[in-house]
Amino acid sequence: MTDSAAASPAPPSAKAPIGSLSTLWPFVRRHLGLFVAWLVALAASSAATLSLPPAFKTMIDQGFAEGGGAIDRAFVLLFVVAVALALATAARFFFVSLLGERVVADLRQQLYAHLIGLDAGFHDRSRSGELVSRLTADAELLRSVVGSSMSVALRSSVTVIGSIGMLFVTSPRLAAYALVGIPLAVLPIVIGGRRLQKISRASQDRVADANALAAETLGAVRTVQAHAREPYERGRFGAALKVAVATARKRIGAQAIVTAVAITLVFGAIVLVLWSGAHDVVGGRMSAGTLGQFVLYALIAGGSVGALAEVWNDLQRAAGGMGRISELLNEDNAIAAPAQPQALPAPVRGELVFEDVGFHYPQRADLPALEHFNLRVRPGETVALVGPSGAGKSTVFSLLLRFHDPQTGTVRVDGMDARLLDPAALREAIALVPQQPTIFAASARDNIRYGRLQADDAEVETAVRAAYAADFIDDLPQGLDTELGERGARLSGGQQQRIAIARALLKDAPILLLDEATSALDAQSERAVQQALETLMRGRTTLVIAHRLATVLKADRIVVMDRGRIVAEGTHDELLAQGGLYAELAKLQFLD
Ligand SMILES: Nc1ncnc2c1ncn2[C@@H]1O[C@H](COP(=O)(O)OP(=O)(O)OP(=O)(O)O)[C@@H](O)[C@H]1O
Repeated sequence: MTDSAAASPAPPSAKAPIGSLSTLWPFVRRHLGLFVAWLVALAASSAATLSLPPAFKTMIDQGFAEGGGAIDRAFVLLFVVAVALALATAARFFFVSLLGERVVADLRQQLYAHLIGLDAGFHDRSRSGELVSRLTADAELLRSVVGSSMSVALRSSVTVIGSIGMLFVTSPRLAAYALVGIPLAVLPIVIGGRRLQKISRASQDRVADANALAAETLGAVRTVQAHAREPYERGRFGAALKVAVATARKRIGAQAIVTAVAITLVFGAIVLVLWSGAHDVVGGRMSAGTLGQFVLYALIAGGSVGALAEVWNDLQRAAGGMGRISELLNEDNAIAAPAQPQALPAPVRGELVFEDVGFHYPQRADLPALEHFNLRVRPGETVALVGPSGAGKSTVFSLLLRFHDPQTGTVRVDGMDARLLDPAALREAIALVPQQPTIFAASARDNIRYGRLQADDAEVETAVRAAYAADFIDDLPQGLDTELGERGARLSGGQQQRIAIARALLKDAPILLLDEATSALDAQSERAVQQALETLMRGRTTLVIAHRLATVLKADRIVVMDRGRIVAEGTHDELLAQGGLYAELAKLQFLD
């Protein structure tokens, strides 16, 4: 295992040989028209390039010898070839650049679509900064490959092969000399390339590390500032960048050496050959034009080998990126819809049953989050879950939402095993109001409409009023159209909760999962949130992780959890009378 793999939570295990670029082909094939147009333009521009030297030879040998009209004709020919070359090159550039953009957009789209649907287990073990880096940095690398390097590689290969062929046509003896030089040049490129590939992957990993760090800390800027840890975080980011640059320096250095060696060898060989050719011309064994033509072909071949050396490295870097993107694309979704998902009854009644459920989180095999967990919630009933931190209350929600599947036992909704349902259909039947609601960087209206995208303005306004959010939303500068800023930075905790409640009201799902906020609200917000919640819970099956006495008192039943098990059940008074954990919790949490 390389040190790069050790540092990241999801080690990119497989090596990415240059062949992993072939996984790009399905994306290229979708734009076959562009691809073919590019190949045609490529053929035309290569042909034009290769026909320049003979035009040059004609100019020297015939033009200079015959003078006047012949010179004019030779120059007209040269100009026509140059114009053809220009047009073909422009067309080639156009088609292949557009192809690059389209392919990378498709790739990004597919990767994003895949990632956003992957199960909670995957997202628990990945850093979102790394995923974003796959979507941006690696995809960017591939854009440069498809949009230019791939083109340069193919064009250079064609011109190398074509010009070597023409070298033999021009002068077999000199060409044979040249052929000794070119493989000599290719060898170090291949050897250097192997090493480069390894270094390049490490270099990209280090960049991803720095990105992940920045994403995490910028995302938690309040926490950082509250601890006055800006200097510490600046230092950490600076150190991560330093490592990234040091790793990149290795790559750049290696690449520079490979390029220098390649060019020296190729042009060294050409100079030697020319020296021999010059003697042939002086000795009258070859015309000056033929030597000119040979020189041009040799320059074209040499230049193309140099270009190949450079893009070969780019291709290697991109292969590393594509390798990692492929790994992500091949990541299986642990929570997928069965081939023939069963449908929930319409309308959903909202009966929830946990049958002897046992569950541990993937990374915590030793620690059961739920054990022999049995719970039946009748349609329309409100059940409060209480228990100490880590008792498994949130886990109950995760299993209902099918973020995870239990290892033993069954979760049923309206009598149906949750595993037999399409997760999307199941989640449509559930509204979740989390402790810390997510507020997107969008308008208040769009944030609320996230609950049901088709809802019209009147429905949004009804939900806003029912969630007791109208007063503060009216006070915002543009009312419902006010941009809320990333993660709702411009709203108080109680206001964010009411936005989330309005969202859930709009969703109007038969089952409600409510994770009551623990953070203390001022009395006025508290009352508004409480009233909003009462509206929301009416007529729905509600499971609430309760932290407030008011909520517990209103519940039909209280379930006391500890270490993944249910330890007591009943009403507030019954449980208080029993003493035990509930009485303790009540004393600590509610009664003061
Ligand atoms: N994503 C996760 N990966 C691994 N372990 C987890 C994960 N989420 C929770 N756990 C563990 O599972 C157990 C139950 O956690 P859970 O979040 O369900 O408790 P809780 O009762 O909701 O606690 P709290 O009131 O503090 O939110 C805990 O021991 C916790 O450490």
